[in-house]
Amino acid sequence: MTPKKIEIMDTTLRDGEQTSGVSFSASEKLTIAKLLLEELKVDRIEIASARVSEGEFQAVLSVTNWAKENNYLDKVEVLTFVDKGVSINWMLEAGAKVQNLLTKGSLNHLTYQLKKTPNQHFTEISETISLAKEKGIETNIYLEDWSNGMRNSKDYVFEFLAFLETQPVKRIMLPDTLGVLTPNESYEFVKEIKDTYPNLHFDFHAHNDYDLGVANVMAALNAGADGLHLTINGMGERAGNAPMASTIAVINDFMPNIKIAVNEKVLYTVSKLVENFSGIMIPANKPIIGANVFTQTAGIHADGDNKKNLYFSDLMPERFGRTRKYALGKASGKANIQKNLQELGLQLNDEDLKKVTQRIIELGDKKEVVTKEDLPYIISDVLDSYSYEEKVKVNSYVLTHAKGLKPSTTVSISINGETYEEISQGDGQFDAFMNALRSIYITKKKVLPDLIDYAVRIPPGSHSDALCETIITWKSTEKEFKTRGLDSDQTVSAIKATEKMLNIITS
Ligand SMILES: CC(=O)SCCNC(=O)CCNC(=O)[C@H](O)C(C)(C)COP(=O)(O)OP(=O)(O)OC[C@H]1O[C@@H](n2cnc3c(N)ncnc32)[C@H](O)[C@@H]1OP(=O)(O)O
Repeated sequence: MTPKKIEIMDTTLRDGEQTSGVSFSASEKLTIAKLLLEELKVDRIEIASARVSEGEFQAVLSVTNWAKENNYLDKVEVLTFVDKGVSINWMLEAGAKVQNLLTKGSLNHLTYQLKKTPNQHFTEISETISLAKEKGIETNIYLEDWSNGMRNSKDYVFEFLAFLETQPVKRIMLPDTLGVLTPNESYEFVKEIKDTYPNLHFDFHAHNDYDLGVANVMAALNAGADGLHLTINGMGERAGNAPMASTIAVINDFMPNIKIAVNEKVLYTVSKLVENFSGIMIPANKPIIGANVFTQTAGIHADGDNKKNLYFSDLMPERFGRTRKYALGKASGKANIQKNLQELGLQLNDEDLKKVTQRIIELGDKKEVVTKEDLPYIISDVLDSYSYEEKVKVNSYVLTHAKGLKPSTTVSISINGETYEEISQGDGQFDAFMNALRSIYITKKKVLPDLIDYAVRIPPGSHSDALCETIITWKSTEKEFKTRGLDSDQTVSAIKATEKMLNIITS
């Protein structure tokens, strides 16, 4: 059977913008509109509700100006109201050519919100459609609250459809306005309508109030829906709409009878752009586009992938312009680390690999986030620590830093098994720590080497919670040498580097 081509209408810029707290600027709307039509290749976009504001008018104007020059005008839609042509004039002035006329799809909404009878409503709709036609505007019709209409006033819905069949309407849009449908109902309702009007075009518009958006979309497609309304990142009023990314993956992987034009490869790019412009962060576990969804954490999974990609599925990250990652933390085994080493082009022998694995597990236990970029630092720190015998140990210390007071420290260290304690002050916390050590070593008639360089760096791309490497260059009468320390706290990493220096100079 030849697959059926269905239309994907993106409504991020209209329904998606109804996410509480979101307002796109004109230039943001234009940037998103271009990406949706040119790169993601959705069939149509809905970019605004008419009459909203001057800013919205300017945003529509900027999109329609661009769309006109690039032959996309028939793909750019504006939601309008049954308001004696006020919305039509608004969208005409803003250069739009397709109206999505919002009408009442349930008797409840018609009776209690518009306070009209069906005949009054149909007459006004007919007048609005005629006016639009006169002005060269194409009409699609939303049957708002259609899902409840099918449950509670089915006769009204079918009376409405019989009326619409006589009208110059291109598409009829069936919204589950409150996201209350189950997949079974979505299938039954769409099937009943499509069986009655096989030649009319029906879009299905899902909301995600029960997290059933994608499931309902699948059911509606199986029942014969001709188009879908989706939003990037599932944005939209309340719990949002059916999300673009997972819906597209579901169609491509599970519905061979359905054909779509959307380009999976740019889904992630578009999602990140919308995240950025909207300020609504994508949850880390959001399918396809979340930060963690292609990251294997468990050592056993990494091991299986090392042996035969046993934990792969059809949902390959490369399809969406992403890559698989192997997390480093307390659930890591050698396999996770090997996967990350491979990416960095590094190799370790079995013994060193075990030591590095152990250190990463320890860091994970301390809730520290370890990234691939941290690995070279951890490796050099771990392997460095094993190159000398531990004769000096920093047992404990208190460092104080208070505004207006000199930093001070209390330090306890063991040298060859004997414990020493000292209190000291300094120009900074580390200086106070070093002064305490100097006092301890004076009692042993030993002078500590001079600190001649102190360098701090964090792995590339890290943030303030990153591991921090401190490399200190020391100079004694006999030699100049470097030691390094690694920790998420800068002073602690310097103290670790100092502890190594003490071990090197202590015989
Ligand atoms: C499918 C959906 O998500 S629906 C969302 C549609 N988009 C929006 O609502 C966002 C943009 N809306 C707005 O900017 C404003 O609500 C406006 C400009 C449309 C109207 O603003 P106001 O005149 O201040 O009215 P208000 O918002 O208080 O109430 C809505 C009015 O629209 C009427 N209305 C509701 N549905 C429709 C409809 N399909 N067609 C025409 N009027 C409608 C209501 O009956 C009410 O009219 P009333 O004040 O005479 O009782």
